[in-house]
Parts: sequence; C-alpha cells; structure tokens
Amino acid sequence: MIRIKNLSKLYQTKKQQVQAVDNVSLNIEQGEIFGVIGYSGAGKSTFVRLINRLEEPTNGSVVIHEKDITKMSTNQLRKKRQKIGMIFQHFNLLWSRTVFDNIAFPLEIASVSKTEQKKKVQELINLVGLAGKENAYPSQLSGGQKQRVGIARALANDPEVLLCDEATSALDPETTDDILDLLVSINKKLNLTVILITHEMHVIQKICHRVAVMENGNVVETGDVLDVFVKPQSKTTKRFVQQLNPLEYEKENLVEFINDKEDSEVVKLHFIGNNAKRAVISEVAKKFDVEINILQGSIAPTQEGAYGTLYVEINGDKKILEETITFLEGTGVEVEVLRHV
Ligand SMILES: Nc1ncnc2c1ncn2[C@@H]1O[C@H](COP(=O)(O)OP(=O)(O)OP(=O)(O)O)[C@@H](O)[C@H]1O
Repeated sequence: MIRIKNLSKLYQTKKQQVQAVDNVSLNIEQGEIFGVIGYSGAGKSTFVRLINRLEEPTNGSVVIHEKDITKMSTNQLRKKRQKIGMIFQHFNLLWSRTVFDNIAFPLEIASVSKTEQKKKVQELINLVGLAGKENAYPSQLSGGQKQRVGIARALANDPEVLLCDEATSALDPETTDDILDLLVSINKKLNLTVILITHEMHVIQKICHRVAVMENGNVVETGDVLDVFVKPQSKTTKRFVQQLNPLEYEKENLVEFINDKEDSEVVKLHFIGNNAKRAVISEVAKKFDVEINILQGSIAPTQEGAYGTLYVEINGDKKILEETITFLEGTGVEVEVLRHV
C-alpha cells in the first residue's frame, strides 16, 4: 500500500513560482494499476517523480509499505529506490550496453553475484518476450523492444512498485497495446503495484483499475475507472472520456430521428460491466411487438468490465412502447429517452 499525504511541489525559479503539485493525497492499494491522467503541465511528471524522490517534495509524505520515503537519509533512499522500478517515455537505456547488460545493470549496483545476475536476467528476458535479443544493442531494437528492456531492467530488483512515466507515449498504437498487455500480465503474475501517468485516456481504459485526474497540480477527480468513465464529474474528466467515447455526447447526430410521434421513441442505452454482455435488444424484440432501429453504438472494455452506449429508435404502439422502456429499465441498463429540448 502506498499512502500519499498532502504532497506538494513548488518550483522556485528566478522569475516565478510554479505550484506543480498542490496538496495531493491518495492511497494506492497493493497490486493495483493506478493511472494518473492530465493535460500537459498538469503536474503528472512531477507527481510521479515525487514518489521515488527524484524530486524533493516541498511538503507532504509518501509512505511505501509502511516506510516514509520523504524522511529517509540518502543511504536509506538509495536502498529503497532499488524496490521502486521506473520506466520512461524515451526508455533511458545505456546505449553502449547490450540488452543483457542493460538489464543486469541494477543487479550489478545491488552487488548481486554474477551467477545470480545471469539467472535473473535470463528470467526477465523471457518474461518480457526478448529471448534471442540478449546480445543486441538498444540501437538495433524497435521502440517496443526498447521499452521491454526498460521494463525488464525496472523489475531486476523485484520492486514493490513500478512507476511508468508516459511509458507508451513514444510508441505507435499497436506497440502501445503490446506494452500495455505486458504491463497487465506482469501486474497479474507478480501482483506488482503499477502507477502510471499518461495523457491518453485509452491507456487508462485499457489497463487501469483506478484513476486520478490531475489539473493545475490538483487531483480533481479519482475513482474506479468504470465509475469515472460512466459518471465523470469534472469538466476535464468529461473531456477525457469524450476522447474515448465521442458518441456519448453527440445526441445532435440523432436529432432528425427524434420526433413527437406517439409511436416512436429514440432511446439511449448505457451498458456498464456485465450488463454489456446481455443481449437486451434481442430480448426486447422477442418479448414485445416493436421494431428496433439501431442508430449508433460503441463499446469500450476496461479492467473492470466493459461499458458501452447504444442509441436505438423503437417503433410501436404507445402502450407497448411504455412497457418496453419499463422492461429495459428493469434489466439494469441505464435508459434515457431522448426528447427535443
Ligand atoms: N524543474 C522545473 N522548474 C520549474 N518549473 C517546472 C520544473 N519542472 C516542471 N515545472 C513546471 O511544473 C508544472 C508541471 O509540470 P509537469 O512536467 O509535472 O507536468 P506534466 O503534467 O507532466 O506535463 P507534460 O506531460 O507536458 O510533461 C509545469 O508548469 C512546468 O512548467
């Protein structure tokens, strides 16, 4: 468990002061993948670098497994950092070392014997899917492979937590997904706590259990990914969610279908978690004498289940329409009947 309390960072330059992180408090559970999202300048990088004290906090505490790292001496901190793995947007590999030697580097620093090093590095190479690349140099690797080396190196000393600073931002979408899948599999295999910062909602949606949204150094919203996606509270969160599910807010496309006729309704159905797997439309079609016209829809998987939106036009006798909507509401799917404003 990681307990972050009243964490702040004020940068003081000659010309100005910048409150990069402003009194942030968060608890991150053992084994969870916790995402921090925000636009450029929100304070994400500073926040993640405060967790391993690459930046000195101006205020507050960071307790990792009951040890407050803000109170540690340089020596204690050096030891503790071996248990805090970190990966970076631009990989930060040692270019003159092979894949094997890059991964072995933190083990050398920790004075692990050569035999143990060899065993551990080989294990990690297999874990991250780089078998056969042991003797390659970073310049001979693709971006995704470089990040795999970064991940293996970060795991060398069996860390308690893995910090990911925009770890997929330099990668193409397909490679991003491969690296995210790798992070999920490592999280599950090792029960490793992962804290990642990103400006991409897709990353949060794909692998995080919980998310904090940062703006101007503050956490403006935090919660389970599915809850935050379904009911975003702050303006910033809404903008991020909209990136991922543009349909959610685009009722305008459907205006021509909305009419004041008694025998037709346009309905927005919101599926959350297991409900997304239920075949409600075919249930309705079998049960009621109505015609259903699917207008548009989308679905997005998250670590805690899928969520999706479907817009349908339902045509039928007024009374049967009412019964149909009552039935839909009873299935646990959120139902909104669209009207002209
Ligand atoms: N070393 C520094 N000295 C002074 N100001 C800094 C320093 N590092 C960051 N800042 C300022 O702190 C604020 C937060 O920066 P930070 O890099 O943490 O944000 P971010 O959300 O990670 O943005 P980005 O994604 O663009 O890196 C910004 O206004 C930035 O200019």
